[in-house]
Amino acid sequence: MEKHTESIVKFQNISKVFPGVKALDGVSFDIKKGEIHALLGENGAGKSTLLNTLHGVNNVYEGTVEIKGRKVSYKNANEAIQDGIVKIHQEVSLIPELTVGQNIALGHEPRKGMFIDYKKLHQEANAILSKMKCSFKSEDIAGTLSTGEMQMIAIAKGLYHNAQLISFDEPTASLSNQEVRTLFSIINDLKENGITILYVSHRLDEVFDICDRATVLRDGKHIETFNIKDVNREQLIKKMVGRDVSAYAVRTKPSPKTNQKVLEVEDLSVKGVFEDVSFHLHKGEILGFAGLVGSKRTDVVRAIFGAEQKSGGTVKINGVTVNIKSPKQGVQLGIGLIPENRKTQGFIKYFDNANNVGLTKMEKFTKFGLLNHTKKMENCNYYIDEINLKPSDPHYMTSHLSGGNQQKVVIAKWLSSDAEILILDEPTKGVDVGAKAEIYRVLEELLEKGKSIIVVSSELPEVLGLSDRIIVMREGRKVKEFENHNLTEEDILQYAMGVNSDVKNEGI
Ligand SMILES: Nc1ncnc2c1ncn2[C@@H]1O[C@H](COP(=O)(O)OP(=O)(O)OP(=O)(O)O)[C@@H](O)[C@H]1O
Repeated sequence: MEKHTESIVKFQNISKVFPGVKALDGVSFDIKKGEIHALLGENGAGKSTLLNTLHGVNNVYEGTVEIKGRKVSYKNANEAIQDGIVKIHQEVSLIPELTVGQNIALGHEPRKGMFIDYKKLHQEANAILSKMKCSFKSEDIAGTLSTGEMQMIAIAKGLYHNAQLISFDEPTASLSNQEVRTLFSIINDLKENGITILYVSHRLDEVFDICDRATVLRDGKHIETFNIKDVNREQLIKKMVGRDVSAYAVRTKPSPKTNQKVLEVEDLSVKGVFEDVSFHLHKGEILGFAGLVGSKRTDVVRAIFGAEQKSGGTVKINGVTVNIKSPKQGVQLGIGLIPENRKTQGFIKYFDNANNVGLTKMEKFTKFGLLNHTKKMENCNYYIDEINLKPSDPHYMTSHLSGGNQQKVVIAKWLSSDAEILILDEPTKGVDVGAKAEIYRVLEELLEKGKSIIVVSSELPEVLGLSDRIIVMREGRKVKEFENHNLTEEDILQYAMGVNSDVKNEGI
């Protein structure tokens, strides 16, 4: 039989309604056996809801799902796994104290009489790990491995259950470049072995690198399913967003950068994490922080904000030395930190959008102990428009929004604050191309209003496109500071990877 002609999954007329939102609206398309199929769309387009439908997490929906020609209605994820339909979660949850093999076989261990047959368990797990060319062994303790390696365990677990289709939801978000390369080579091997891959990502380069076909969803509707090689980047984005959007970070206005130093950091250290980091931030500029995963960029900005305790060095705000010991003090001194991990650090689960967006301003909205609701709503509505939140309802619970829209709420919360210095850690991680462009425009507006911004980002085109100056970190040290004139990704990578260094004794 010709490759890629037989369907493994057939979605027919799938609809799913949440209160006030039609998350999926009559979606029909096929996934072919042995292909790498991308599922694309803006934040809130319905991608996760469709994955949940396939994997038995969402079991109340209209329409039918067929697996290998048989209509299925899984009651839970386990039933899907028994059928070889496996999802690799963004945050892989393993039991860190157990061995890799125990995690892989968990709940399905081979037995010898009453007892678990550990010899067989490790043999079987090691056979899968070596097929995947993993450098760790079944006998290793899972908790000692890196994020990328943990993802490998999750894949191995899928293969242990004879996976025939594996879904990935933004799998590269927390991986180093090397880990991404390893993951792609494993995904390609899986495909060679006839395993089907469903791949959700906002990183379009990856989609062009590894996917065969793609399906675009927009507002819960199926827009098109096509061969990746038949479209270019601009065409793909237009299908996703429904309009022309620049996929690249670009400044559209001249920089309002001044010579006034709003933040001066000298020899800042957090013992055992990073050492002697010095830099300053001018009023009206964007200062970019680049570096590979593990370069400790996030720790530096957290220490400035008071979320990590410094062990040495000084921080000055507008020329005055400050000793920030807690995020609360950081906020009081005019710093806002939009964290990378927005789900756990960014918003209050039981609040709606209006309350979450207004969090940093509640004191301002309150007079004599009474909250001014009109002001709170005006504030929220302004930012909902500005960041194009979907659904654009201030009373919608933030925890019910799609992942990307939750991030927009957290960003809006800080944009609406009075912070003079805004620090954004991976501001567009998990955010779709349309929303990225909107966030970049908001940043420019903030500069015009006299704010100063630090952007920490793993996406080099983003750091290069946005920053006036760029600091490169490597292994807990600042290794280079660039004026951003005609810089290339290679210039930055040379320092980030340690090919070049302005610091002699680097690494701590
Ligand atoms: N549990 C829920 N309760 C209410 N609404 C929900 C729930 N889950 C999803 N939705 C809504 O369904 C729509 C589709 O969300 P979904 O998470 O499927 O989007 P997505 O394409 O995966 O987005 P992202 O790229 O941001 O992860 C959104 O409008 C979202 O707010």
